[in-house]
Amino acid sequence: MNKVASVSTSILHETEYVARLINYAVENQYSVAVWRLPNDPVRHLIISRKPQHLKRDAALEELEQGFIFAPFDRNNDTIYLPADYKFSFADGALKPAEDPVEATSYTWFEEQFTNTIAPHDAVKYHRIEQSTHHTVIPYIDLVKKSVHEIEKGTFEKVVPSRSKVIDLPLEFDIVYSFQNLCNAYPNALISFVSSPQTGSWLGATPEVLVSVEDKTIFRTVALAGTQPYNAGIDLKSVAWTQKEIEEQALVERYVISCFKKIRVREYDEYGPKTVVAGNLMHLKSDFTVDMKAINFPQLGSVMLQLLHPTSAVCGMPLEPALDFLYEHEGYNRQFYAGFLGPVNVANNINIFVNLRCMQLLDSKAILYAGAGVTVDSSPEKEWNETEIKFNTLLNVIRKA
Ligand SMILES: C=C(O[C@@H]1C=C(C(=O)O)C=C[C@H]1O)C(=O)O
Repeated sequence: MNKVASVSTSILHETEYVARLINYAVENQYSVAVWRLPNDPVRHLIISRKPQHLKRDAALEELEQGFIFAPFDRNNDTIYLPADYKFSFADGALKPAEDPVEATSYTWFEEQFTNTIAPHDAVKYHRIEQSTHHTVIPYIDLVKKSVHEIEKGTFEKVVPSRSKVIDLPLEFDIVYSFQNLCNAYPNALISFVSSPQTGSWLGATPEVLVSVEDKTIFRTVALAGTQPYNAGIDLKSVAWTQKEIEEQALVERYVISCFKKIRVREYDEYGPKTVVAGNLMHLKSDFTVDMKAINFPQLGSVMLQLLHPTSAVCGMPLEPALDFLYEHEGYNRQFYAGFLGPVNVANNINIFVNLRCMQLLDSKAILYAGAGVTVDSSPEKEWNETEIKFNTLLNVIRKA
């Protein structure tokens, strides 16, 4: 470890670093991403001076380490934040530098913030102009319309969503909210992304879209079906309705159809199993592929392009469901149900679907949630499902 890093490690708490770094990024019109992977004690922060736009077919495997943030709409570019500065934290303190970018970042921090004792300013974040008045049709009507289209045979499943505007609590603080989300949801990706182009987004998503471990193991999941989770429930005894089983099976079929398009047959499938995602439970199947065994080094990028948007957030078949959502949902999902995550950090790619997220505005925030609709859907139940999905963040933010 270099000399200067060890001085501040003994002085500053993680939250003090993170607060100063976010403020530095926002004041300089730079972008910042902070994240914590599921079941990992380490928190990471990167600052990016110049975000780049990636085309849909970009080879993620070839990028320098950074963070990607993509909107729901596939026609809009993915934003890539290369890591100009990078910090990692564990147990409330800065970790010893693990790569050259971290080593130079730690030295830079000491030079930049010589007065390490002074308390940090209130934490700022990038805000983009955003109307909070979404003129949408009532969600219950949207679900009824969805069921009607399914009955007509337009598609088998669709995932209509809605937004909810809340007043942020007066004492809202992004750094503490992030920490609280990490504590509350150990098996979610907790993320905060703030850039002049995208505004600021905070989330706790349970859904892996594409992960590639050590350029060798590819993973994705089929996640769907939702029930509230109460601590102490025995997961083995949880019962699912026919509707939920079918809804998840459709996502599984969708994932398999993507493998088929590229003639990959050598995938392992495990599940579906009941999993806990914060205040909720879902049905999940895991898919893995040994990329070395099939000699497919770019499987991650290729599958990302094929999978997004999956039928967990859009519908099946994809095109008519997407057309329906664009025509009837009545608002722009922006980065909700897009994807996000670190690329090539410690040799891994970890991309998640951007669910259970909110966009931060001045003193307000916009929450987003959707629910999978099949022919057996009850509109009131789907509305209720979106309410409990909002609660994943609300339960933590309101306590903050
Ligand atoms: C669409 C969302 O979640 C997705 C839809 C689910 C469902 O329909 O049961 C469950 C998990 C997610 O794949 C959301 O959280 O907004």
